[in-house]
Amino acid sequence: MRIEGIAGVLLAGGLSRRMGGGDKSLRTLGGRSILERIVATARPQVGPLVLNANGDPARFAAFGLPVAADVVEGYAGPLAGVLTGMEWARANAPDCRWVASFATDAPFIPGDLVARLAAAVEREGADLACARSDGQEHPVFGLWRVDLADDLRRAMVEEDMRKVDAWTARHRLAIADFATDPVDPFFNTNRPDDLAEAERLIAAGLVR
Ligand SMILES: Nc1nc2c(ncn2[C@@H]2O[C@H](COP(=O)(O)OP(=O)(O)OP(=O)(O)O)[C@@H](O)[C@H]2O)c(=O)[nH]1
Repeated sequence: MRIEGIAGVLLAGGLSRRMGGGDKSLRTLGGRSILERIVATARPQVGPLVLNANGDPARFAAFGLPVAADVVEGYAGPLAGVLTGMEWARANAPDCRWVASFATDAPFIPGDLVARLAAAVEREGADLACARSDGQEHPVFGLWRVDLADDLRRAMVEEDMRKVDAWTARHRLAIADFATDPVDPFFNTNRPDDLAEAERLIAAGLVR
């Protein structure tokens, strides 16, 4: 699978309640925002890249990325962001048959994430792939077929589907396993304590 055939969607549409509100992706970590870190790692891995966020897009202007609000209303969770990415790719990146999703609260994601998701899909002839570390699946870091957008929209609108797992359970899912030594690359910052832990990992030289 060629990189030009894969669009990317950065999921930043959540409410960050556990972080105390605002955008947790814009919190500073080691001198730059978490989102800046993720854009730097994600950017080279995909073709066209869109930021999925709700509310005033001006707060993300510095990134110079297109911003797409959730296409289903009511903060329907990360699955709404995946659907938004699929529909954005279909409208704006017609050469992309796949879209890779990145949650924007994991500052240390792997540089070979998309390549390994794509390899897993090809190896297993799957409809989608997601990352796994330490036995735990991370469907917010996934690779999704754009041509399933209408099916996903139907499931969200008509069946009120909200859980990413409910969608992955319906399809042939391939898994890409990632090592957690010295740090789980999908370590995510949900709470202020997680941010403090991430600062500690950087200060200890375990991650950059
Ligand atoms: N597009 C979109 N993305 C979401 C939504 N809810 C969560 N996300 C994203 O999914 C990823 C994981 O989010 P969570 O930590 O589960 O949710 P959150 O709303 O950001 O945080 P909490 O309110 O503390 O649960 C993050 O990148 C969020 O921005 C949503 O309703 N729409």
